[in-house]
Amino acid sequence: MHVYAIGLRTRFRRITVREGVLVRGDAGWGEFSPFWDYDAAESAAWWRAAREAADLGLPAPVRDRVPVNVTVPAVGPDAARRIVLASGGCTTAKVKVAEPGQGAAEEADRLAAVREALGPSGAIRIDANAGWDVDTAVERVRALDRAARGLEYVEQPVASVDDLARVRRAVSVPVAADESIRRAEDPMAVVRAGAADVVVLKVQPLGGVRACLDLAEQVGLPVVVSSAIESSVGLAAGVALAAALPELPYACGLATAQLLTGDVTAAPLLPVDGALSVAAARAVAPDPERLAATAADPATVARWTERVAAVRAVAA
Ligand SMILES: O=C(O)CCC(=O)C1=CC=C[C@@H](O)[C@@H]1C(=O)O
Ligand SMILES: [Mg+2]
Repeated sequence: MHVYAIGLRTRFRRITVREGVLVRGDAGWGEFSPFWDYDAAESAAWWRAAREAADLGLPAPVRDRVPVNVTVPAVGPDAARRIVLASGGCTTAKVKVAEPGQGAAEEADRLAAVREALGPSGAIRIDANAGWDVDTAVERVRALDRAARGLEYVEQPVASVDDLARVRRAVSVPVAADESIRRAEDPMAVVRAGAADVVVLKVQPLGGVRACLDLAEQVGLPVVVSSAIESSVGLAAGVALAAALPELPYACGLATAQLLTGDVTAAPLLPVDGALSVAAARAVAPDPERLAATAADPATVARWTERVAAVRAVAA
């Protein structure tokens, strides 16, 4: 077991350092990196995902490349433009909105800058991480749709499934469900309520690639596979899911290696011509030099060792 700590280029989800554990099994490497706001019970799914990759390996692909979006954190317009232009050819951008302390004008400026950098044919989606109430969401989605000159969809504008359905009825922009799937007791509630046009699936919080393939089949809506801001080992499992889905109509949120200042491999999973190579993902393996360079300090290692023990106790 290896504990890594890697800096983020920009604060994301209120964190500046990403930490996690890599485990090795007969089939390869797996990643366990729940954010610290996931308790032991919630983290059990993340552990199953790590063990799946390490012990069973990942299912066979049906495609050889996975188109990805560039992820634009809640930064100013100049930084947003730079991030899009340095994205490795991504023609879809996902822009964070509803950042505490920021207002409508900052969001509109960010969206306008992203549109300028992407050009008229690019696709722009926004993610509010449940940061709005229904009225604010309806107002902001309409305004940002104008600022962006067209939004592909809005991800998790509000927290509850009922509110998501309300927003979906009120705006013409399609709605994607993320937290309502990944942190829900019953992911099918979104479908029953007609609350989303698209679902975002993340391998670790949903318990592995096979669990996500089953869920995708049950849900029956278009799927966007997204990362949990992982090292390339975790990203590789996301690519395996995206590569195994029968249909993949949207770009996936798996270009997040570019948000980190380092990686556990000398060949990080970065987009070329706006897509990740499935063969490259299947070949990801940490190398000793990068493992040493990203190794967490002893106190962090101790915290993760304790956490893994607690999660294994729950998972058993
Ligand atoms: O989808 C992407 O472009 C990147 C991944 C991403 O945005 C996220 C990863 C992990 C935690 C989340 O706060 C965030 C999300 O909400 O989708
Ligand atoms: Mg999201």
